[in-house]
Amino acid sequence: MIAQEVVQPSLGIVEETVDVHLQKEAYPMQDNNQENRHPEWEREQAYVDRVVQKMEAKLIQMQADVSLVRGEVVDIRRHFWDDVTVNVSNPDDLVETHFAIRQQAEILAERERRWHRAAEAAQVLEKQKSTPFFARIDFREQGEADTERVYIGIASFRDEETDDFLVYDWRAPIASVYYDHTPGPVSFAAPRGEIRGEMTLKRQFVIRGGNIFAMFDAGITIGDELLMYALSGRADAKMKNIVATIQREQNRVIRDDTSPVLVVRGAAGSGKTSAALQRAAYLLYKHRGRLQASQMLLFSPNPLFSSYVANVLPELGEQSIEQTTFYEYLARRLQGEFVVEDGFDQLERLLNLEDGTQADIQMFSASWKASSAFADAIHEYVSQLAPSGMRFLPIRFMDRTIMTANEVAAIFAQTEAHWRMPLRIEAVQKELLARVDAFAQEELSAAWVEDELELMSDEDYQRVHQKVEKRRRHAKHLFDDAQAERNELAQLLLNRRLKPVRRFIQRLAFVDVPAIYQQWFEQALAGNVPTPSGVDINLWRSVCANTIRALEAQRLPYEDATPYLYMKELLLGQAVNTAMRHVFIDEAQDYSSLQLHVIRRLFPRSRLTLLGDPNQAIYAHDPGMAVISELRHSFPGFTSIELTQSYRSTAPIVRFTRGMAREGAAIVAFDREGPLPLVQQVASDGQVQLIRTWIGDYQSAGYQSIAVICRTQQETNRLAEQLNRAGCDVRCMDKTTGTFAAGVVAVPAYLAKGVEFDGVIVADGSASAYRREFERQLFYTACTRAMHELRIACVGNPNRWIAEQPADTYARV
Ligand SMILES: Nc1ncnc2c1ncn2[C@@H]1O[C@H](COP(=O)(O)OP(=O)(O)OP(=O)(O)O)[C@@H](O)[C@H]1O
Repeated sequence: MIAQEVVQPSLGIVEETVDVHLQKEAYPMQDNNQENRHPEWEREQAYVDRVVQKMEAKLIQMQADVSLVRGEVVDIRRHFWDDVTVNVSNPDDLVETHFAIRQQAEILAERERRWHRAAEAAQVLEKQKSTPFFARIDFREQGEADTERVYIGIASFRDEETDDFLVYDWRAPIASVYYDHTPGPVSFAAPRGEIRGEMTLKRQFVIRGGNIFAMFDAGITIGDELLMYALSGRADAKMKNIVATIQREQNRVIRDDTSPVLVVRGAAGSGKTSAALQRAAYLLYKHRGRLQASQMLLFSPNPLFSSYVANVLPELGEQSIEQTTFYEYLARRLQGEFVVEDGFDQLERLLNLEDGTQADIQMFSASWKASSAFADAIHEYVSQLAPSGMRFLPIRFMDRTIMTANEVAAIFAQTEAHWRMPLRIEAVQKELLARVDAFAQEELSAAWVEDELELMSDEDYQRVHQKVEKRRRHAKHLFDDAQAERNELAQLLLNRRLKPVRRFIQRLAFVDVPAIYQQWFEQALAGNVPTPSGVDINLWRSVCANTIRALEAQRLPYEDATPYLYMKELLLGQAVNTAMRHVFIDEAQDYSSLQLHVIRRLFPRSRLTLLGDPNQAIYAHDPGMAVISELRHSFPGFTSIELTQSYRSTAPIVRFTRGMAREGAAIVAFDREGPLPLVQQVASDGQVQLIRTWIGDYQSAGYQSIAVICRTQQETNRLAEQLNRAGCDVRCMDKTTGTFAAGVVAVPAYLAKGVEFDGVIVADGSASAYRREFERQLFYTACTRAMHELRIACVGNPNRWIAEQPADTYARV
């Protein structure tokens, strides 16, 4: 399958704009001087030309297919009703009409899907035409005489005349040789088993607009030039794919296809999110036909991040996978029961607390309620709840109580005590529904029913009349039509009126879960629950009293939402999603162990990929990921991969920030130089001016995305307003901001999670702003968002995590 070397004339493809400045910096040896060029440049360019020409031809064909299918879609839409005979005069015709419409709608949907698929495939090829491939390896299989030349790109491309692969998909088995090895003896896993051989050449290309800009041979150039090129570029409003430069450890993450739980711990900027997305693309490719994008779910930290990463998969020719946030899940499950605080409001609340008793109470509450000790306490509580501790609500119907709470409790008390709680509740539910049915029978002749029958519509009468008519035709005995119609009508009316009651019972809303949760805190306040060891009794009582107050006001603080949901599921049964096959949790360090446990239970048939960095844990509780890692023995096939190389930031930024991270010495900086981080002390009334100047410096340096990162949303709003008043054009971001844009943004550190900027300015990194341990991680997160340059303004003395850094890792003014 060696690609043929037919030289074709260039097709004069439109050139993309390329950052020439960067180009020269990155490749001083690759200017227009022919002598400096790689000796095989011409030959490779001829191959590019040939592939591009074939791609152009294919594109013409694909575009014709797209218009053909599009035409069919338009045609079906236009003549949709021509092929459907609509007849609703009797029930049989109605059913027939329904099926005819459904059939027509299915044909349309299928054609639309084909159209979208064809259009997407054409788009990918259009894009690939500009960069048909990014690498070449020459591989000789053991025992074979021929060396195969393998070009690797974002998708496979085949010569339809010869059936040869002109380009291999980066996910093809042989492509892993490129990612995992240097030239020499190599092996890779193929469907037919392990294949051994020798890689005689590993070549990388920078191709834009169908023209080779640079090419390097591993072993001849030092280091990874293509990676340097990729990392020297500017930050983007959308995350880029990294398929041309995936590193070996990242490739392990991407191609792991066996672990039920894969935990990836990695430094800031080590490519965890990138690896996760390329992994999704890899799995979709490998299991094509069996795995759909809709069976994969990514938990992301916030909507901003979701939009930031949304492009990666479509760029690789794959459908986007589902995305959600844990809060979205919580809010959906607890809808209608409470006003649920979100994680960002919790953070804002905690960050704005002055040191003192209130801060101690709220911080303890947030961290303790996320602990496994509290989860265990809830488990124990639920298992010992029955029967006296259960709380029920009465069943009410139109201002009347059909069953009192005590009557419901009495039904519960009759259920089998040794059954699991959800089974007992289900038994109560069945009994309640039966009693509602009986109640409905009794009510048939009630006076209010008689009154309301008068008010029923003509359609209702018509419906009932037809039903009775039909029944009479089949009846073998005499039939009192008038009486039958009246009964039918009354039944219809009662069913309508009782619908909310039945739904209440079906939703198991008769179990007063909020009261049961609250009861735990009431018992704790009364001293009937052991105070957590080492905790001051007054602080403990305040936590309990505050929780009771919030619940009474129907507010659920964020720290209570997961334990509450957990308890609710222990009582009422677990919601499960068995359709999902892969769940990715990015920023996994921000989840408590209970939250991770809840997700695990929710997706029992799914593999889990957890990606996180304990040093960026921004919540006031311990990162649950650490606990999961400790549980490796209880997960057969559990795999843990550590990524230590940081790619996002320049080496000086990494050298400065890694000292702030626990075990940060292990973080390896990629050898990309840049200015030293700058720390400048400033008077409080001088900060706005200083930041304004810095923004100007960054803009002059050509940075397109600049972030001013603050500790809280309050500070962000204030500073953005001051900067705008001072003449800077600053966009203020908050938790509702859904998209990224180039330019200058002001953003609280906790919302800057997972994203990056060319230049970062941290506003007020002083000791009075960042004091507590969990703020260290917030500060580290803020600083590590910078790709090329980092500056920190301090209103007062720099915080201790700056002060602890070696003096030569930053410049101080
Ligand atoms: N192999 C690679 N080739 C090119 N760029 C890479 C590679 N790995 C990572 N990067 C780049 O490094 C930056 C950081 O990557 P990513 O956001 O995936 O890291 P992360 O570990 O999720 O970061 P954080 O935890 O700080 O949010 C991105 O710009 C990404 O494109």
